[in-house]
Amino acid sequence: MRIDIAAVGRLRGGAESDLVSDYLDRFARTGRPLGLPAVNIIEVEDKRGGGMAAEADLLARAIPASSALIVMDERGQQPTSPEFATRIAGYRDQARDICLVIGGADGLDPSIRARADWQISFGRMVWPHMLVRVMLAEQLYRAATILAGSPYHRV
Ligand SMILES: C[S@@+](CC[C@H](N)C(=O)[O-])C[C@H]1O[C@@H](n2cnc3c(N)ncnc32)[C@H](O)[C@@H]1O
Repeated sequence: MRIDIAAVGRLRGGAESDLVSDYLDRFARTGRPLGLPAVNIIEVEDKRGGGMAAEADLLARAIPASSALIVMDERGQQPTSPEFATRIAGYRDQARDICLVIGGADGLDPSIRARADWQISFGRMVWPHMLVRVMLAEQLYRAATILAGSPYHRV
């Protein structure tokens, strides 16, 4: 199994970058005994001002063809953390690769959203894409702790 986060924009250090690294390190440590691989981050950036269409083109080339496509979008489903964990475990059990996609400031092109196997929302409010990266890294770590039966997720 392979887990990628494909994101528009580059995190060049700073608070969000530190948090993403910390949660993904924790995910790697907790997930390893569960058969979950470390998360690979793929960043794409369009420097020519081509907007969502150009970003969609870059994302389409970066997303591994065989991966289940999980798109982060405020219009998506709102799973609980245990439901998210169960779904991640299901992909692992099917030996299915997954790619979680986060859009840029303008959002994700409809062509990417249309291809998604699952669209996940962190609520109907719009969050900055760098914070969504932090929140997604935390939810992956939380999912690993739920699957491991550790007390981090207390509800
Ligand atoms: C600043 S938002 C873009 C908002 C844009 N107006 C739109 O219509 O998508 C950047 C990215 O962060 C993610 N995002 C923002 N808010 C989100 C939420 N509530 N749930 C899930 N993902 C979110 C999405 O991947 C989005 O493409």
